[in-house]
Amino acid sequence: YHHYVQAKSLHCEAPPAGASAFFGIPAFYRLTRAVKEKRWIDYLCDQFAINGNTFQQQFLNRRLLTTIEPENVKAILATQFQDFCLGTRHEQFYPLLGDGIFTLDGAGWSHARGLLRPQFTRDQVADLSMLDAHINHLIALIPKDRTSFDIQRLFFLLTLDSATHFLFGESVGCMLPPSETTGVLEKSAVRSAQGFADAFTTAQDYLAARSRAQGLYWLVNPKKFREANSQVHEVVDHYVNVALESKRNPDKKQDDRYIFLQALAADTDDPKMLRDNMLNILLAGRDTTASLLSSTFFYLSRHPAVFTRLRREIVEAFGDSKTSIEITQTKLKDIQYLRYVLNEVLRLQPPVPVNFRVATKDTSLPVGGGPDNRSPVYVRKGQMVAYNVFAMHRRTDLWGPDARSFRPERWEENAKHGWEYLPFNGGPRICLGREFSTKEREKGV
Ligand code: HEM
Repeated sequence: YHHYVQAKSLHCEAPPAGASAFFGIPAFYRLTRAVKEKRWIDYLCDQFAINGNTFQQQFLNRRLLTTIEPENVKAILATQFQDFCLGTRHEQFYPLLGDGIFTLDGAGWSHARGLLRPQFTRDQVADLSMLDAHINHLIALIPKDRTSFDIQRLFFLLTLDSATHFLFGESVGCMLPPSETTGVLEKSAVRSAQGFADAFTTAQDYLAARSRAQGLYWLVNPKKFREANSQVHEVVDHYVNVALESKRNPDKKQDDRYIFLQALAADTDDPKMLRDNMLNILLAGRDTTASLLSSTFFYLSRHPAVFTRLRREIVEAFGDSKTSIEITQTKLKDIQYLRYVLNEVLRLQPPVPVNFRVATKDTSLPVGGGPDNRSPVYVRKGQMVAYNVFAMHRRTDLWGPDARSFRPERWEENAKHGWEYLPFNGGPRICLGREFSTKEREKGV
């Protein structure tokens, strides 16, 4: 009755109902099967075709509201930011990520964001030369005899090498032959750079499984997951100790180049805070960038006209392998077509396709209820609200009849987009690495 009265006073009407039979157990089973068959994103998109742009369903022990309405997404992430939190993300991700920017809410998150933000606005972040060696290692791994190879695997190695270089001041070197990698890893439980990459991937796979299990996340805690977490921690702790040591003995510091972790250690002596935030950034930045690079090459290989135009514009700006001109941030920004291509890839394959928040109080979202789906919908405290950026980016009413086609030229015709385009999230929790990742992928291309 309390919720009925609240909903009335907020002028809310019921949204369409999605599959909720038997406490949503069949719906959970169907999603799990789609995950196994690697078609879960299509499965989720089909649900919008069946139920509409905003719908509610019972999903295991949760009432779940799902939306692809830009107005609702804007409310969740910005205008009603205080009404929503990350829910159980902290508990689900804690074993690997601890208390960091990506897992915290409230005062803890504000503190972490305040601590990390200045590092992303520094000039050093614009230093593209750091990427040179890693790109060369990647090119060396590409077979030259025209045999086929998996470029996505190489991009995941590239982004691990470049992210660890940027964060720790030393790359783990997973693209190098084992004899050339850092001695640190040989002495650790992971034994090698590839071992570190594998442990990090295993730990992340379990985080995804815990996230899907929602409130029952604690059931997903096998020995393999616990071992992977401690292997990753051991390596990161080594770099944290080096940073704290060099803070205590500044005279022994070997060079003056900028290192993210050392700059952060200037503001805190807490080793756990440093480890947690380093891992939070590694997780936030590594897969997303590798995903974007992989998708970009996927589309370029299928759209030769786009590839030819893009290559021409890049060669005009920077020369080819014989006449190379230094690649700078400012010159990169001038290549408009490169931006259109990347925007279009991020539209069709956003690296974070689905996300959710949980209501911190009884509240409402602007649209989705009533017969025309234009009335506000009521959201109870504790209720989960999922938003699907992948499906929103493919809505024909927002993007035109060719919404599912790869056509970078659409950005030439209309470069301005609001909340219907959200690869980096929006509002106070907008991606901190947006600038950094843009440069990395441009350099990669
Ligand atoms: C194409 C590349 C990238 C994409 C598409 C992307 C996308 C996103 C998205 C959607 C979020 C919001 C997650 C949420 O709130 O639930 C996010 C947050 C974040 N991203 Fe990125 N990201 C990218 C690259 C990076 C890189 C390279 C870094 C760091 C070097 C980074 C650091 C972060 C951090 C620290 C957050 C958490 C912000 C906060 O909660 O306050 N990201 N990113």
